[in-house]
Amino acid sequence: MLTQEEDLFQGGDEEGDEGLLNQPTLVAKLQEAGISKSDTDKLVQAGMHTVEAVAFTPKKQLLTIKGISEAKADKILAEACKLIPMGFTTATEIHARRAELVRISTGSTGLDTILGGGIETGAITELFGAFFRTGKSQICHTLAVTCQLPISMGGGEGKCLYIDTEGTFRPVRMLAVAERFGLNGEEVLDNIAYARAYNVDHQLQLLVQASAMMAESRFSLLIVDSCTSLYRTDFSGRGELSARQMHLAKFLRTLMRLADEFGVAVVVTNQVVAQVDGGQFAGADAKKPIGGNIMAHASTTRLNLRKGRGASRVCKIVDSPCLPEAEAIFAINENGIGEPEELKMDA
Ligand SMILES: Nc1ncnc2c1ncn2[C@@H]1O[C@H](COP(=O)(O)OP(=O)(O)OP(=O)(O)O)[C@@H](O)[C@H]1O
Repeated sequence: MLTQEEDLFQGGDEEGDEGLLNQPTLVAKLQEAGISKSDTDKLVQAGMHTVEAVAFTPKKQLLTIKGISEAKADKILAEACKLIPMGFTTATEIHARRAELVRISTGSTGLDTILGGGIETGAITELFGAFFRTGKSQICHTLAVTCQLPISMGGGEGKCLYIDTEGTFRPVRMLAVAERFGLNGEEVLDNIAYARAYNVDHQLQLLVQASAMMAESRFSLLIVDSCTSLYRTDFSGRGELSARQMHLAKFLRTLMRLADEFGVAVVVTNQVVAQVDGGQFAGADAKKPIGGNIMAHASTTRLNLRKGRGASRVCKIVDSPCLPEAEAIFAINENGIGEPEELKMDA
């Protein structure tokens, strides 16, 4: 059995993989640059736990914090920007960084292959399907375990944060996946922070807590299953469409920020609904994922899931900045996402 070091997720001191893991800088670091403790405390209270968070924040937002004057905001931003590189760099540098990007295995070789190795860290991946039971939640359950594996085994060497809006979280499924990978089931469950979200404001508020937790120890994955279901229930009709989209945009912006700040992979699930106007034109796609353009733009990679032959499922990449529109067949097995029987027999 693989033993996990107690402090595996506590920092980036381990040699070798240091460059691969994105280690955020805690906001207290700004004190070394002459920012007072009382001011860094104010930043933390405002939800900014890392220097990255401060550097990414527009000045006008800093000015909304009680006790932060214009002069202080300028100094804080100037010092934060000295610590966090935010200017131009070369394509060579970006190319080298992307070659080292950590990807988290889905448990299925076929799926990992079309994804270029697995779910990308530092980005948002959306799983959606037009039918029920296509495996969205099951993929999330498997990833919550594989993200804890060492990088050399297709993991992200970090904990998982799981936000559940539909009450479908089942730790027993994770125990089965842990056993498959030779991990200690109890430790695996201890490394999954779970919260049930009850409304859209609560769902957004949980991300503030998530940010504080990610500043404390190393997380490699954040799951929101489902990202949009509460938006369907908390907003109704066309009259509320604009308010719904604005709230969803804020939620997705915060997710993107966490992905950038902490280098975590963000996985969100989504449903597909009939479009009100979808059937009007011949050939129009009458069913679309919820969230419209806002969801489409926020997700770096979009994966469409459907049922295949027998118990198998098919995943199609429908939108990605650099992956082709490929398809892979996978199965939902007792021990998580894996290969379908027919493919195992062919091998
Ligand atoms: N222990 C298990 N072994 C094998 N298959 C399982 C197991 N548990 C659940 N499944 C299968 O997983 C499927 C459900 O997948 P999942 O819950 O991920 O779907 P979903 O896409 O999230 O669905 P929905 O949109 O309805 O929420 C079911 O077909 C079920 O048979």
